[in-house]
Amino acid sequence: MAAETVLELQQLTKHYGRTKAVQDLTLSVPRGSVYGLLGPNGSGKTTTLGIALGVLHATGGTASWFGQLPSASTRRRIGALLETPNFFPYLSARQNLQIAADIKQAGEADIQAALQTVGLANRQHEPVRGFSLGMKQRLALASALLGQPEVLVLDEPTNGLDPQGIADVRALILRLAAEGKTIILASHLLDEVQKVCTHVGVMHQGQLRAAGPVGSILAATDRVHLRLGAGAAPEALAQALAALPFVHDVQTLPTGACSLTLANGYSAADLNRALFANGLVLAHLSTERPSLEAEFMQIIQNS
Ligand SMILES: Nc1ncnc2c1ncn2[C@@H]1O[C@H](COP(=O)(O)OP(=O)(O)OP(=O)(O)O)[C@@H](O)[C@H]1O
Repeated sequence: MAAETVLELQQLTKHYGRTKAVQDLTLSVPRGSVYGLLGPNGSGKTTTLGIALGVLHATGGTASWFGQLPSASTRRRIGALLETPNFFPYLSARQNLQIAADIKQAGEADIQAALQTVGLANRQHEPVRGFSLGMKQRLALASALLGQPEVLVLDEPTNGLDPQGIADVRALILRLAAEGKTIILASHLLDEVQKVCTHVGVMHQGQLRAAGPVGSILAATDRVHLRLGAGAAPEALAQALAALPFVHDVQTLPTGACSLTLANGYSAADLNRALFANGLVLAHLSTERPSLEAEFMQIIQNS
């Protein structure tokens, strides 16, 4: 049975005048996943999250949560952090959370649990004005956690943080995910999505270009480079490669050197053995792993 779907976006479209911020976007977020919306600035991530959360109206399409149309009861199950809230600087972390808790009708125990979760319990009585940006972001996460939502929606949760702040927030996201929360986050950082997300939707110019488990979308495939020894006929190599079922995407340079990819489970040694069995001796054989950035650019350019 397919995993339960927490959020389903169907043909979502949002136009701002002539700007098509989001176009015909369909995706579903499985329960328990950390779903990363990945894309460069302006690709439509914030708009998508805003529509999903009901703070923006779609030009077309629908967003449904837990298999239902958005309502007060579905909203209570979602904690969101679209931008860092403006805390009152002279109030303590706890007093700031108390204000948010009053709005959400969350109790004392909830405030304490949220402070514990984000690692601010021992600083809760200090005024927020002395907090680092990273601590303020963790406090913002604590605020989103009030009411114990099943789902957290976070827009660029590590933006502007220093390396320690980034590490803290990422560790916190992983911990919350391990506790069973579904987390949906927007990020322009490939590295971030790779480190914390189980699923990714790649956005570009308002469109979803690829979506699925991170490993299947952003799995860099080794590229194999090879060259025959002097005197060998390049046509023989091309013929031999064409006949090998585990060889894909062969590119030949005018110099006779080739590059290609191998099917899963095959190595450069298998290729070397197969070519040698065809009487072809290589003068050069190397493998290169393209960066995930290259892979990401490829997804964007292919579409
Ligand atoms: N209120 C608005 N009025 C007009 N255009 C808007 C508005 N909000 C967003 N846009 C445009 O919609 C497009 C998508 O913006 P959006 O903020 O959703 O992208 P993003 O991927 O979240 O980027 P960023 O990370 O920079 O916020 C952009 O071209 C942006 O300029």
